[in-house]
Amino acid sequence: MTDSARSDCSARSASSAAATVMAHVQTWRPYTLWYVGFLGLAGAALSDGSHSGWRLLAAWSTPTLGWLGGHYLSDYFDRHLDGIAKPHRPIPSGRLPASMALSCGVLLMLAVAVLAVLTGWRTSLVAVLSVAAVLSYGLRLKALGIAGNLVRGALGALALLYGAVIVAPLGWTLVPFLVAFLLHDTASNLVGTLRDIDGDRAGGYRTLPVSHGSVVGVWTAAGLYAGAIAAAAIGATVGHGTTRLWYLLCLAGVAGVGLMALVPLVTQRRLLPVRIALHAHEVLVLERLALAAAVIGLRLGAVPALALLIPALLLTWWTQRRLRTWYELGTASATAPRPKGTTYA
Ligand SMILES: CC(C)=CCC/C(C)=C/CC/C(C)=C/COP(=O)(O)OP(=O)(O)O
Repeated sequence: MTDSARSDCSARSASSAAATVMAHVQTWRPYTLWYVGFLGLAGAALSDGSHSGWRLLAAWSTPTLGWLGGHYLSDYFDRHLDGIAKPHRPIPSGRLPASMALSCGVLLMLAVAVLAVLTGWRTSLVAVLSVAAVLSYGLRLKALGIAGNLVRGALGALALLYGAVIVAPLGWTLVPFLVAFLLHDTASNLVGTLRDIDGDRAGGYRTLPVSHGSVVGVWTAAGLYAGAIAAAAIGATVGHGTTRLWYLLCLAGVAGVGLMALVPLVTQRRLLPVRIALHAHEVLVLERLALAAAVIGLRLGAVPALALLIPALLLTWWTQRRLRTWYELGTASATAPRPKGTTYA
């Protein structure tokens, strides 16, 4: 082999290795990755017990591994739908073999199982429920309207519960927060389906907006969101003094940002442009980090909560800008209006 053929060959293998790494990073969705670990930490913070470093590490890392595994499996289950609606994604574009996505998903779920067993029977039980929820969401319920949104919402509550039971057995103080994150994540997941109406319909998915229209989808998401904020406000009763003040101020800010996401959806609910729906979800992805950090701060103080929140917000904002629009919409213009005369009401 000549020198130039050899250098061509090594340049090609370096670029194919970079493409493989990129395909994995895209599958991880770095812009939504941090939230679930925050939920585990929030659960741990809410429990009365020892907040030792290793417990907090386990409360953060196990749900995060479950989240990564859930996305590999979800993309594996969705590979045929994505082949129609999002052919640029790693599996349908051939950059990530489907068998590799399945293996990574299974391995990450095994890692969740090992960590859960090591931390006790309560965490094992929550992990079993979580894996069952990920599988039922990805295999069936995601395509079946509000049931899928509710299971995704339940996964948020399970991540909180997982962190809580690492520290101590269940306490009643957790209840308003479980309800808040169940409703919140159901709402944000439903907003996610508002940006995918055409693709979901083409793939035969009967999401709530596909079956009942965007107007019903928008109002249902807004109602669930209002319920989430109300439940989170009730949760303020578990705090005291300055941490309660921190929490209530954060919650007011979170609700304001939530309104910024939802108002454009409400005003344009009949002829909902894809870009507006995607933007609403992008805002909620930032907002939910602040909601989880508010809960962490309610029990552990504002300083650790801000030390986690600020880098996570910056990373989320940056990765959303760099990766998200392309990942969700491909090369199609994100600003394209719906075809003339099409409404989803
Ligand atoms: C051990 C333990 C508690 C694990 C739980 C991990 C967890 C919450 C996994 C969910 C993964 C998943 C497929 C999310 C889909 O969200 P999406 O991409 O549809 O978007 P969304 O975030 O807006 O709903």
